Amino acid sequence: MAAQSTLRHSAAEEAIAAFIDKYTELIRSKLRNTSRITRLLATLALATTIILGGAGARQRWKRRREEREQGRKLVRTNSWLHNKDGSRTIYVPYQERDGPAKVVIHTTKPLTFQAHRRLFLNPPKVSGLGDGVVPSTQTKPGLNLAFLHQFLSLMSIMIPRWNSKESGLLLSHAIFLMMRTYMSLVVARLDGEIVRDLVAGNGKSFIWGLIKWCGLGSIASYTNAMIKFLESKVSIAFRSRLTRYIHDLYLNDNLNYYKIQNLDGGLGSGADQFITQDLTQFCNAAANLYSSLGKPFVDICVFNYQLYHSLGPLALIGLASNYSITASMLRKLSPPFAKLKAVEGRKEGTFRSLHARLIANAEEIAFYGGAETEKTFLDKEFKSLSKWMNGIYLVKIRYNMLEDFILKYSWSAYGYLLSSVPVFLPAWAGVGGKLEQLEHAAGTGRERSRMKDFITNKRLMLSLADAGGRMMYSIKDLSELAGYTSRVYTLISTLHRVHAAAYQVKGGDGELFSMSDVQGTTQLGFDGVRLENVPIVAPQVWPQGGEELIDSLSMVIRSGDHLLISGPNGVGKTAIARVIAGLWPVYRGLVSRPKANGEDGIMFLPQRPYLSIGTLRDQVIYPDGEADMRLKRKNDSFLKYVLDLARLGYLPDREGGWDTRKEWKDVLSGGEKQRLAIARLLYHEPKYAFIDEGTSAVSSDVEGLLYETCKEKGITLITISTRASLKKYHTFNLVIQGDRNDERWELQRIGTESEKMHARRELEELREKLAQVDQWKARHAEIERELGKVWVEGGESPLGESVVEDAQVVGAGVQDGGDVEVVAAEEQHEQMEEAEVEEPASGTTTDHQETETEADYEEAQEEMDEETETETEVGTMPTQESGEGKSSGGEGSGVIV
Ligand SMILES: Nc1ncnc2c1ncn2[C@@H]1O[C@H](COP(=O)(O)OP(=O)(O)OP(=O)(O)O)[C@@H](O)[C@H]1O
Repeated sequence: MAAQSTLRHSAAEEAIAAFIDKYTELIRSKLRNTSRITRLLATLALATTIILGGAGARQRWKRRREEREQGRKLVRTNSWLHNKDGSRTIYVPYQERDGPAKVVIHTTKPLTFQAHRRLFLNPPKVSGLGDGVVPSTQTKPGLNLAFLHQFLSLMSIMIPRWNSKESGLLLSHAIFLMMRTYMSLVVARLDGEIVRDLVAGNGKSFIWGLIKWCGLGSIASYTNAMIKFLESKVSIAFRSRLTRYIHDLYLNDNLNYYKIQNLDGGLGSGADQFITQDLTQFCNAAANLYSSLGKPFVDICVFNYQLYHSLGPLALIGLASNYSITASMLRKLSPPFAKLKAVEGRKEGTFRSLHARLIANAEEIAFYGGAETEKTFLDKEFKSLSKWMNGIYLVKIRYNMLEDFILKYSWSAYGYLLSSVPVFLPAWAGVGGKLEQLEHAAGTGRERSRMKDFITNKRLMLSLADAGGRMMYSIKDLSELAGYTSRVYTLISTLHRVHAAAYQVKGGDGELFSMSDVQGTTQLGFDGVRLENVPIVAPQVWPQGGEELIDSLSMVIRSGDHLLISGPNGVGKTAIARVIAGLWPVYRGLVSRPKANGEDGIMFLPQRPYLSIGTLRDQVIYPDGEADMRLKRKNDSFLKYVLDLARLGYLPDREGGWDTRKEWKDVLSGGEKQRLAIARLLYHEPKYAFIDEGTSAVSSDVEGLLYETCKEKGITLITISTRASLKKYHTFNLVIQGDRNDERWELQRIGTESEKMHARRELEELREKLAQVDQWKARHAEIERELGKVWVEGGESPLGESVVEDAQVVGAGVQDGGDVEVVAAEEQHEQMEEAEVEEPASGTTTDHQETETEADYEEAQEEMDEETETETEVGTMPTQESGEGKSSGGEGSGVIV
C-alpha cells in the first residue's frame, strides 16, 4: 500500500514539474526573442503598475477609513455634510463592523415641481379629476381613467428618467421574469419526456431526464429568488423616490407642513399616515403588480403560442373566449376594492393620529388622569376601523369563493377538454393532430406519444391556468392599488396646491378672507418690521372664510425700537406674529420684514418651547445642525457662553456633555425650556426677535437679566406678553383691546409726557394714601380695644372663645392688610421717585383701587361696629349667628387686604 502511495505521489509530482517546466520554457523562449529594451521597459511598466496599484489601494483604504471615522462622528453628533451642488451627505447607522452607511440626498429642483404641477393640479378633463382650480373632492377610486392618470403621474416621479436606477431594476426584473417563463416551457417539455421514458421503461433516458430536471430546478429556484429580491428592490426604490419628493415639497421655506393642516385641510387628520403607511402600501402594490401582471402576461403570450402550435386554432379560440368571459364576470362581480381600501387607509390614519396625540401629550393627560377618556376615544376609533375591515373580509369571502371555483376548477376542466382535441378531433388540432394522424397510419407507439403530448399540454395548460388565474387575481390587486394610488395622488396634489397657493375660484367671488381672497403683499429684505393696513385674520380651512381679529394694523419697528404687544387673551397678539412669519396669509395691505430667518434676520420664539430630537447641542443651535454651526465658525465654547448668559451654564455638566441625547421635552423644566429658547436666540443673534410669552415661567429677576442681555447683543425685541412689568425693557407698547366685535389697537411710546402725567398723578394718590395710614392704624387700635371689651364682658359665655377668635381674625386681617398696603404703597412710591416714568402704573387702575379700598374699608368698619354692638348687647348668640359673624369678619379682612 505504502509503495503504491509513494508511486502515486511521485507521479503527481512529476506531472506538476512537467507543467511548470513547460510554462517556464515557454516564457524563457518568449523572453529570448524580445530585445533588451523591450524587456527593460516591460519590467519598468510592471514595477510602476505594482507601485501605483499599491499606492492607490492604500489611498483608497485610507480614504475609506477616514470616511468611516467621519461617518461615526456625524452619527454621534447627529449631523450631516453640505455638498457644493446643494445636496447633503448623511450617514445612517448601519452595521457596527462596516460603520455607518453613506447616503447622498439631492433636493428636488423647483423646476421639477413646476413641471409636475400640471399633472397634479390640472389633470386632463377626460380623467374626471376636475380642473385643479378648486380643490377636488376626490374622485371615487376605482379602475377608471382617473386611476390611469394618477398612476402615470406618480410613475413620472418614481421613474424620472429612462436611464435611472429604477429603469435598470425594472429591466433586470423583466429579464428574470422572461427567464422564468422560458424555464416553465422547458420544464413542461421535460416533464412530458420523463413520463414517456418511464412508461417506455427506458431507464438510461429516464435517469438523464431526472438529472436535467434537478439542474433546471436549481436554475429555476435562483430565478424565483431573484424575482422576489428585485421586486422588493423596486418597491424600496419607488418608495425612496416618492418619500424624498414628498419631503422636499412638504418641508420647505413655504411652510407647507403648517399650511396643509391649518389652511388647506385637504388631508383631514394629517399627512403622517399618507407619507408612512399609504405610501409603503402603494409602492409594494405597484412593485408587485409588475410581477403579478407582467409575468402572467408574458406567460399567456408564450404558452398560448405553444398551445396553438400543438393544439390548433380551435383550442386558441376556446382559450381566448374563456379569458374574456372570466374577466368580465369577475370584474362585474368584484366588490369596489379600491374604495374599500381608501376608506380603510383613512380610518387607519385617524386611529394612528390619536395614538400620536396621546404620546405627544402624555404628561398633560397624566396630570388630568385622562386615561379613561383617551381610551374611550381610541377604542371608539379602533372599533370603527375593525368594523370596516370585518366588512371587507366578509365581502371577500363571496368573491374568493367565486374566484377560486372559476379559476381553479372550471378552468382545469376546460383545460382537459382542450388537451383532448388532438385525440378526438385530430383534423382541428394543429401539429398535435397531424402527429396523431401519422402515428395512427403507421400504427406504432401511439399511446406513448399521446401520453407525452398530453403531459406536456396538460402542464402548459396548468401554467396557463396559473398565469390566467394570476391575471384575474390581479384585478383585485389592481383595485386595491387604485385605492392606494388615489391616497398618494391626493397627498401630492394637496401639497402642490398648498405650495403654489392654487386657490383661484372660477366665476364669482369666494368667501371673504378665504384662501382665494389673499391680496396682500409680503416684502422680504426690509430692515425692520412694517405692517401697513394689514387685517389680522384667523384663517379657516379652504373654502371657508377667515375670522377678522384686528381690522387694519399699521406700524413700523426699526432696529432698536423694542416693542411690547399687550392685550387680553385671545385678542390676536400671537396672530400678528403668525402673519409676519408667513404662517397666516396677508389678506390685505403690506407686510415688510427681513428676509433671513436667524442670523442677522428675524427669529420667532413660539409660546410653547419646542425641543427637537438629538443632542444637547442640537437644542441650543436649533434649527441649525452641527455642520451649520461649524460653517458659522461657532463651537462648543461659544455654546457654553450662550448657555451661561441664559443662566443655563450648568446643563452640559448635569446632562453628561454636548453629545447626550434625551427626550429633552421631558428632561427640562418649564422655565429651563424658556431659558433654552433665549439661549437659541443668543446663539443665532438675529436682528429682530419675536418672543411670545417667552419668559412667563422664568423668575422675574432672571427675566430682567435675559432681556437686558438680548438688548446688549443688539437684538430688537418684539415681545408678546400680558405682563406689564416687561414694559420697562421696551420703547413702544402696542395695546390691543376689546373683544372680537370691537377691537381697537394703540401704539404708544413708553415714557411719553402723558405717561409721565399719569405717573405723577398716581404718585400723588399714593402719597395721600400713605397719609391715611396713621388714621387707619388708630382706627385699628380702636377696634381692637372694642373687641377686647367684648371678650372681657362675654367671658362667661359658652361661645365667648369663638367670639374672641373671630375678633382676633378680624384684627389680624386689618393688621396684615394694613402692613401689606403700606409696604406695597411704599415700594411703589420708591419706584416712582426713582425714575418718575420708568414703570408707570395705570392711573385708572389706581383710582379704581383706591375708591374700592376706601369704600370697602368703611363698609367693613360699619359691619364691625354693628357686630360689636350686637354682641355687647346680647352677650350670647346662637351658633349660626356666631358663624355668620365669623364669615363676615373673614370677608372684611379679605376686602381690606
Ligand atoms: N390655527 C388657528 N386657526 C384659526 N384660528 C386660530 C388659530 N389659532 C388661533 N386662532 C384664533 O385666533 C385668536 C387669537 O389667537 P392668538 O393666539 O393670537 O391670541 P393671543 O392674543 O396671543 O392670546 P394669548 O394671550 O392667550 O396667547 C384665538 O382666539 C383663536 O380663536
